[in-house]
Amino acid sequence: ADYRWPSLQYDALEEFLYEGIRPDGSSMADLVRPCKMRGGTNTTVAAEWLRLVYHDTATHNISDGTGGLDGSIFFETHRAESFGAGMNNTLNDFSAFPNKYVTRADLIAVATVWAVATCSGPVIPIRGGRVDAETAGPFGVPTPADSLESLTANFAKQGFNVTEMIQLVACGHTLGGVRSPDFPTIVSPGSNPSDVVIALFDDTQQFDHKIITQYLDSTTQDPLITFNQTMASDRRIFGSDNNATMQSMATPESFSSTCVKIIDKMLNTVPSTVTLTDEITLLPVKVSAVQLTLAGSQMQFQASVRLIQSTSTTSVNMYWCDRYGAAADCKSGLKRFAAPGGSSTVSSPTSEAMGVTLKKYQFVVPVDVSQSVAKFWFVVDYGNGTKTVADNGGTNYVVEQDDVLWVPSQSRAKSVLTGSHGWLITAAVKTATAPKRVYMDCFGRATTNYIALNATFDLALNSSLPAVGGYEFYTGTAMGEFGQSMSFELTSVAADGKVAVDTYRQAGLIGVALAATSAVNTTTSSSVGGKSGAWAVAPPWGVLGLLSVWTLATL
Ligand code: HEM
Repeated sequence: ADYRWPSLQYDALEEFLYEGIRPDGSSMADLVRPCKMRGGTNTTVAAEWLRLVYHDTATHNISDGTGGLDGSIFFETHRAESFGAGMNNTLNDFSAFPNKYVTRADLIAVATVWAVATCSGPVIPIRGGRVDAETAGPFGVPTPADSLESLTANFAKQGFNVTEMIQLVACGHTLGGVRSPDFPTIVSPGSNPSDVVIALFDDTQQFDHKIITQYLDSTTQDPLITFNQTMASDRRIFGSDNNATMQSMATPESFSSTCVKIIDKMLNTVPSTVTLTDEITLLPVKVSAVQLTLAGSQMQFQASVRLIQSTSTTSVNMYWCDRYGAAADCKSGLKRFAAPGGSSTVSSPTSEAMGVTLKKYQFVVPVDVSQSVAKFWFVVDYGNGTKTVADNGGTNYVVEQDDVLWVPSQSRAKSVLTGSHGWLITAAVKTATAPKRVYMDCFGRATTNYIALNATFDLALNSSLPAVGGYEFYTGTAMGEFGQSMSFELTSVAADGKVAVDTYRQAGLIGVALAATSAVNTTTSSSVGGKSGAWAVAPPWGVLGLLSVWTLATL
């Protein structure tokens, strides 16, 4: 409820959940939507993803608080209880997307929410903060040959009673099916042994209640009911309370609401040492990709703002205060502003299922080094007479410092240069601070061995890049397989010991084309925001002020 930018973990989780992309534009959401079939099979990518999340969760032990949704599945797909091409396809889908603030375990949870939503299912709420295991966990995923007693005891160990066991299996087995190469004693291979035969659990690929109604009216084709009675775990589970739970889920509405609750519970089944975040809800105004930098011979400021489109005529301008000089912090009432240089629509299965259209506006503006930028905000015009100021709840979006600045245009993926892994990173540091050390703390989670990589590297003065406007350039190499979603913090320590940090920079932004540079205008109007000082008290619009995260000032 108290969101303020920047909230790094929340920002990253929210961006991933609702936009589904990495900074370099690769989309994990596109791998699964629209309820996409897995190439060469008659099952969906969504089904493969949904099976994987359960196999990660199923090792939870409610009595000692160990196991659960912790990404340990990445180390377990060679096990008989978790094998199958679908599992390895899924790990391939996921491996390049986790980042510092979206762990592999959180990513599995987001993927589950998308898998359900993109196959016409409901929107499942989600929290973040899951912590990644770095080794395999205990064995114990239930298998089709287990007796009802063993299945019931296993689900009880995971924290699910009999009713919940029936609900969870039914909500899982509405997607996908059983494959001949994985379970030849359940599904016979075709005449050509290399053909993969997949016997679907129900006759649709949608996340729907057919798994229930076809079971109740005895038209079910679920191979774990009909094919091999030793391996008929769904038959044993679904019938274990005389069909009471199955009957209670027989309408689209009851199926949907039951699955929301039980999948939410599965996603929150985490080791007891983990504290989950608040639910990740859609921010009405989302600021991202903020970077003060040097480009060519001048200072440049970049920022993006994402808005929920409520009218087709929405337009937005970015405003800012200088950092230095006569108009520092807008003291003289002078604000600068610019229109966006580009915009794009972003979406994920979650935002699509919510029916919202999200548009991201990108600003790239030249800045005089002697003025720099202190803080910025946005004025949104919905084109229907309503204008609002989006100013981070009255505090504005503050640019913390300009002593050390990342320079993406002078940074490269190291493979481009030498064929080896890593990133070449350049920073601009104010010459007047006479830095005694410039270094970067790098973090990568999208590594090939699934172990997060954390390392510090020094940057050295790069005399091949001529000084610009009182800044000198420092370059260093992050050596190691940090992966596409490497992030880093740049620190410079001045001669007097003062420390400046350019926080949470994402290497994936290197080489990404920026929007066109916009013309800069000035105004002294008092009706465009940018008042000095923060709101001392909560804004007066009650519930709206609590729900939203920005100041809604109708002008
Ligand atoms: C008693 C517990 C369970 C047993 C014995 C079981 C067994 C199986 C088996 C044998 C398959 C076929 C896999 C293959 O051929 O590669 C399968 C597929 C699947 N399972 Fe389960 N399952 C159980 C619980 C769950 C739960 C709780 C969920 C999710 C909430 C789930 C989701 C899925 C999905 C979506 C598929 C289809 C995968 C695809 O089409 O690629 N299962 N299950």
